[in-house]
Amino acid sequence: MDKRSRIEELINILNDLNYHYYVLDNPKVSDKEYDSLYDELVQLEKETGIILPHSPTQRVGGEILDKFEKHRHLGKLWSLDKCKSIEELKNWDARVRRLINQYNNEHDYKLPEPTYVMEYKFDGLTINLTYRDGNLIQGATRGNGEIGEAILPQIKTIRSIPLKIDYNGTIEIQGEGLMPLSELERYNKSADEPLKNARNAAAGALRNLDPKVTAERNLIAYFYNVGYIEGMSFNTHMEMINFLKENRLPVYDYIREFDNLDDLIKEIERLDEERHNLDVLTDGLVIKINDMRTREILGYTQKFPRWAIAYKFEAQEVTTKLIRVEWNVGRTGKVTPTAVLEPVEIGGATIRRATLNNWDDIQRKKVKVGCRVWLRRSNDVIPEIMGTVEDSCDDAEEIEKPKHCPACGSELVKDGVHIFCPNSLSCKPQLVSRLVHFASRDAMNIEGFSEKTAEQLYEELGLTDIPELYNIKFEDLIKLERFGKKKAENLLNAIEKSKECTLSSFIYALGIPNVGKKTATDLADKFKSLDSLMKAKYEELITMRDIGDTVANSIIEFFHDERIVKSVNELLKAGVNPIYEQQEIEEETIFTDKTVVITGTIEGISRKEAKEIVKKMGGKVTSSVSKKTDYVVVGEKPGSKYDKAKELGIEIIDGEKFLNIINN
Ligand SMILES: NC(=O)c1ccc[n+]([C@@H]2O[C@H](COP(=O)([O-])OP(=O)(O)OC[C@H]3O[C@@H](n4cnc5c(N)ncnc54)[C@H](O)[C@@H]3O)[C@@H](O)[C@H]2O)c1
Ligand SMILES: [Zn+2]
Repeated sequence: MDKRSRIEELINILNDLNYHYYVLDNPKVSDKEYDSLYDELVQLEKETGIILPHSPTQRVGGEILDKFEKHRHLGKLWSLDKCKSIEELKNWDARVRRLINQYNNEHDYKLPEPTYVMEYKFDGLTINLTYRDGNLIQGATRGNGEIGEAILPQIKTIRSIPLKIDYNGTIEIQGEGLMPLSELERYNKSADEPLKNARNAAAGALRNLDPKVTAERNLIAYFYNVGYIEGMSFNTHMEMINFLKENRLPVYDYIREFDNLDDLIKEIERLDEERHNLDVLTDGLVIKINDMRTREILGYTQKFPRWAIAYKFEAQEVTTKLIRVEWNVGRTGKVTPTAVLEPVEIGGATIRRATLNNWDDIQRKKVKVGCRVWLRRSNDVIPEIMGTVEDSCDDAEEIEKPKHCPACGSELVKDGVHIFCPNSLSCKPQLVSRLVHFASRDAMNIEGFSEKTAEQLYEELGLTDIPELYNIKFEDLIKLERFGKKKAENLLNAIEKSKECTLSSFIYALGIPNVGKKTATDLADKFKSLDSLMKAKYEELITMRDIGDTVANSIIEFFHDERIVKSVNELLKAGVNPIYEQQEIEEETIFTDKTVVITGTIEGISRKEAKEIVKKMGGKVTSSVSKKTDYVVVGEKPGSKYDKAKELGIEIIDGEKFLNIINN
């Protein structure tokens, strides 16, 4: 294909993708796929000089929906140039400096040496607010940058947006409407139609004709620009941001000024980590020239300002094909689906498998074998399938709900949303993982006991339950492959040694569903003997601090299972002797189990130290103020977190009081 035809083809493809993304709020491909086609087009246009009028490189955003009134923006809204590497960022900087030098050589007025500001690039829907005489009179989408859709009633559902501000002149303020990730998760737990991603969830909510739908999504917004202002001007970006704060517009807490690019580059690395702790979706950072006069001189291309650039993070969301579903049996007999995927890269890792929580989840997300699916990966979390790509399931096959255990063939039983293999005695994966868990370091700490060992014991020695571990003979072990004299002796010694264990390790080793190490320790502290724990009543359990209904019921059910009681008794008979050891009980402090935000500077102590101290005192330190925050520690020059705390009525601890607390 010649280059011109390819250009035309790319334009058609991209315009169709834009329509699905901007108009329908339901993208057909991931941003990564879109960006690579877009970049190809940019490259070809550069090489050939052919720029067709309907090229997406020549305009901002997409079409406007007729169902809304139109709003002509007083100041244009722009797209952003983007870069994906430090090298590209440096190229942008070099270009900016060249233009500044050129200007300075030709004019008496000299532009200052550039300083930069850096902000997060939140991924939601761009919104533009119009205030006149201090009143919010309009709110609109970006649309094509010049004309947007008027969505004031929808925008008014965002409670942090002030309906009245102090400034009286006509002004337009630009920002991003967002659905917090925690909100998305909460919504998806019970929704018939789960939302696939936070960006489209926010865009879809704001561009819904019914503001009640918008309100249900509990959106938030952050503002970062004055697009038009009557009777006033700003010298720098920071001045403008402070103006927004003074007028009580929600501005995200993190904005930083840099006087050289090297420091800024160091900070990028930190933020690329930090963003995973945020409750909103970010797709990068925005780097802007601080000085407004310089911005005017640098100006704009057709599509974006030359004085700003987006540094894009590695994508967290991609699409790929679902090849098949595997059902696996866990320690408790729970049979869960795992999706086997066409390998795909997200955030620098190649992903081949993802969880699909349970069969109900598969139904709700309408996932079938052969569909393209949306895959999302957040830091440290197993990638999750969010839903299917529209129109990709035509030839797809329904996922069958298994009736029989994939390992032992037993008929499966349903309990709540999960399905279980009831054959806890001789279903291999169940027994193997129970044994491995029982022997693990935090449990009975049987050294040298691997999964392979567990499989051999099951397959070659016919082990059917954990207590039989304690009857294994040297003659049996020595017969096994990989077992020499030394290894057999070591394992037997380790098994023998495990008989002397702490009560908390033993409780943990039993593998009660929903009881982890921490709960096991709490249970040991409360009941002090295995016998009393086994007789525990629901009422006693539920009054414990970190035990809720699910955990309490799990414990009760566990010890009501006759087979389990028999098995525990056999362990005791075999000589296992769990002893309660008094834990060193940490002293309660004002911060114990509380969520704390620290803002501003506190004299004589760094932010980092303050955080460490709060953590040592049992508190959890987070970076943004929400309804879940218990205390906000406020030092000198606090930012918008302070306002937010006051707004939400959260208890505030000033610097002096904080120092008093930690010094006593
Ligand atoms: N998947 C798809 O089918 C598809 C289709 C079209 C576009 N897209 C995605 O959208 C991108 C281009 O879209 P665009 O032009 O809407 O956005 P952009 O990436 O060019 O960025 C401009 C937008 O960033 C937002 N923004 C967030 N924080 C900001 C800050 N601090 N300062 C300034 N702006 C800030 C603003 O709302 C602004 O409108 C593409 O790179 C692609 O990833 C995807
Ligand atoms: Zn089974």
